[in-house]
Amino acid sequence: MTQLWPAPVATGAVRATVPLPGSKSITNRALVLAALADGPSELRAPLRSRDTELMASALRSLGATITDGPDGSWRVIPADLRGPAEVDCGLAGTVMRFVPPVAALAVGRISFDGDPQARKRPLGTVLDALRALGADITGSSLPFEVHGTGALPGGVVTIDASASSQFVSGLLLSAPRFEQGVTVRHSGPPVPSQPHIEMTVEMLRDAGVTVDTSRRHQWRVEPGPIRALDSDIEPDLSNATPFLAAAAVTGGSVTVPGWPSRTTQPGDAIREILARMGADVRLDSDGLTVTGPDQLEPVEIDLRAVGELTPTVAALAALASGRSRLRGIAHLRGHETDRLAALEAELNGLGGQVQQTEDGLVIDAVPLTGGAWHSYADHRMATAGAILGLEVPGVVVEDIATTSKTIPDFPGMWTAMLEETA
Ligand SMILES: O=C(O)C1=C[C@@H](OP(=O)(O)O)[C@@H](O)[C@H](O)C1
Ligand SMILES: C=C(OP(=O)(O)O)C(=O)O
Repeated sequence: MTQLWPAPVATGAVRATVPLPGSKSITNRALVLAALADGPSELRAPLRSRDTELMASALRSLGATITDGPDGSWRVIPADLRGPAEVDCGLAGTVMRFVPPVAALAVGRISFDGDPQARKRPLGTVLDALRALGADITGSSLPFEVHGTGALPGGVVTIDASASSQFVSGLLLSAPRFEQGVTVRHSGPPVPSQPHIEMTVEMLRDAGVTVDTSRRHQWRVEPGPIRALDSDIEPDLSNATPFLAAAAVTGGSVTVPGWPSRTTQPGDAIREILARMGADVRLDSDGLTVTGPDQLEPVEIDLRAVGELTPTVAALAALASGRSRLRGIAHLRGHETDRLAALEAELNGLGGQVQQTEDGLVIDAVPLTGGAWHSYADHRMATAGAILGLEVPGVVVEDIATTSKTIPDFPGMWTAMLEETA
């Protein structure tokens, strides 16, 4: 039975320091690069959650050895890639888009499947691109099969990556191991989540790979060795946003230690968003501290580059004053669930006034009432419900456990934050 979680109400201003586990996006890139590298890698402070455990299992099933090191670190020893193997993608975009190119480098038959909702997520572009680069793949969405021969010619491919930046990232991450590397050209409406592509490029370069990004809408990865990694994974800044939001909506103060002064994580954009909504935002040696105002202001903002922050921003907007407009996020219809429809339905279910537009949401902040908040198997829908519940008595979040996709113990962390306040 799905767990019903009465979201705790804040009895006053939330005041806490909240350390966050590692970044999902960095951890899963690091695992892929380490599995393809020229020697054993050490990943310290990786995220250990459903998405990253699925990535580790997928790479293990293809031959890599991934073992526990001290303090939750991971040691990765690459090996010749081979099937047969069965890859469970769960609902992880990074697994379903980053692992097929790795599988195309293996010998044997590798079958992929995932959660029911994962079968609806856009994927055909990656599989078509891999076919164009020489791979033998049957299917165009989950479930599908890769028939690997142990090598991939690679070369030039043009794709429409407007549905997901992960199409580009997935091809680039394995490309040093393609015989001719890869040149990926994008043709179509704008690519979302640009910082995530910059993260991919930066991590490849850090591993000694040559990447040319000098032409607009084009990425060139030269073939060559991937240097083994010895990395400290940054905390997950997108997962930090519900905790920072707790300070913002209650007029409290929350510090996230270890906030990097420079990062490719899109979650860093929360600093500007919260400042625009009237919060005081300070980044110093203690970390990032957000102090909420008496009343949050509405915001008009293009979130295309940082779409995964939308559920948090929508919750903030619903608790602000006046009308907020969130745009540039049509691609969220292909995320864990159709996030625009889900946010519209759930906020309106609490008495809100929210309307979907072609590429976003218009949110009028009105008094909300308690009620059921459905998660749609979406970790960020669940955490958005928790934010609202701080200020709206009687919000009951269905399936809070779905947060384990990217946070091992969200309910425990949320309760600890509120207990520290008391
Ligand atoms: O590469 C990544 O790690 C991610 C890219 C983004 O995907 P989209 O470009 O599909 O939005 C983001 O939303 C997702 O949470 C993680
Ligand atoms: C879109 C997201 O995840 P995924 O990596 O599964 O695409 C997300 O975490 O908001």
